[in-house]
Amino acid sequence: MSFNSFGRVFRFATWGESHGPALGAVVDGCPPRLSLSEADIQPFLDKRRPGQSRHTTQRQEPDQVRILSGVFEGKTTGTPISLMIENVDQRSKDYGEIAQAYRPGHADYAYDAKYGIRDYRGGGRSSARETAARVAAGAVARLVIPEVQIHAWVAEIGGDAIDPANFDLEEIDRNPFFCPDPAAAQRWEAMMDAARKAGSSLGAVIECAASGVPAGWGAPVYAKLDADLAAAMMGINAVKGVEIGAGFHAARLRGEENADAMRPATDGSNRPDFLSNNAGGIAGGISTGQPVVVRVAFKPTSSILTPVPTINKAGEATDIVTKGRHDPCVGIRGAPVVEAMMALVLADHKLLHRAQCG
Ligand SMILES: Cc1cc2nc3c(=O)[nH]c(=O)nc-3n(C[C@H](O)[C@H](O)[C@H](O)COP(=O)(O)O)c2cc1C
Ligand SMILES: C=C(O[C@@H]1CC(C(=O)O)=C[C@@H](OP(=O)(O)O)[C@H]1O)C(=O)O
Repeated sequence: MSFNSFGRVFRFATWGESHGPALGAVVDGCPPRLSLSEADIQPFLDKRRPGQSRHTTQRQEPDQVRILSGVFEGKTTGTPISLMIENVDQRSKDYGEIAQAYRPGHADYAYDAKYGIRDYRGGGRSSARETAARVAAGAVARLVIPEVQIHAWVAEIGGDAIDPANFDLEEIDRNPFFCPDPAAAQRWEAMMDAARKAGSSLGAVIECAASGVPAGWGAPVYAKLDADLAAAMMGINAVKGVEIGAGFHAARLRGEENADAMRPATDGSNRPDFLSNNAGGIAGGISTGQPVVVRVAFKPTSSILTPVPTINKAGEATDIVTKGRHDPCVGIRGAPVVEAMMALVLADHKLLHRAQCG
């Protein structure tokens, strides 16, 4: 595996910076003869695209994808699939203040400490603009796992959680928050407006469920499905926590409460009916056939208008006020990225399983 790639069989790497001419992904290991065109990818990019509501960054990027290789006459060829998205709204003059001083919470200081050179026009390589390329790669991954349905939604903003009693999956596409609870979406509107007005930002929790995953994907050590999912989700910008199934709550349960009790299937199959899903669909690193469920915590945006104490490149004390175009709650646009990472990991594990077990 290189510094810059992810996956074992279904692999992808991304390239490009937030303020360069373009960015993209190379997907390798995709099986041949799958139907693929830009139209299969674009709807997922349209969901993640910036500038679609006042609750996201105002940077206007059409995020139109082009397939440059790996497809012939509408079918994958089994060779590397190269995907490119042009940057059209860079406006680097917006970023004067971060050229000299480091934004606490963002990658600026650590990036400079590592490389000694930093593209300060926006976040450069550490900007979550890179997640557009992941979403494009994730759309290709979905073709490999047609039996799986993946949905992610915003479950919590600024500590205010959805009410499971109001959960309606169809609501997700009806509001700018990808929120399945219309009452919560209404509350969040006011919370987001207040945070933005105060020059501040809010964190969020995204939940993602993949149903249709058969029992058997994953491995008991190293290629554990839960370990790969955790790495995939932690690799998304601004993610500070990942839970599988009951997650941290499992530590508060007793053995008999946490165990997902089994009964013979009522549908006559030899698969069990599970009476709960605290495991989040994964036991011993291997899928159980239950929905794979992940919760992902996104921190609040670090680029804010509220002054924050920091240092400049010379090591002197200063305060930074970050102008430019920023997401007041990065978690909102994290939902399509979480879905993409789920698809990429599951596609990889399906192919790994097929390689070993047929
Ligand atoms: C979809 C998305 C959009 C983001 N937009 C912003 C943004 O506008 N401003 C910002 O400071 N951080 C934003 N972030 C978070 C930064 O990219 C992230 O904090 C930074 O790369 C440092 O990495 P870390 O938070 O994982 O340590 C965004 C993250 C995601 C997933
Ligand atoms: C452009 C996008 O989001 C960007 C993510 C981001 C960050 O720091 O992560 C900071 C802002 O842009 P810049 O890189 O210019 O500072 C956001 O606008 C996008 O997601 O397409």
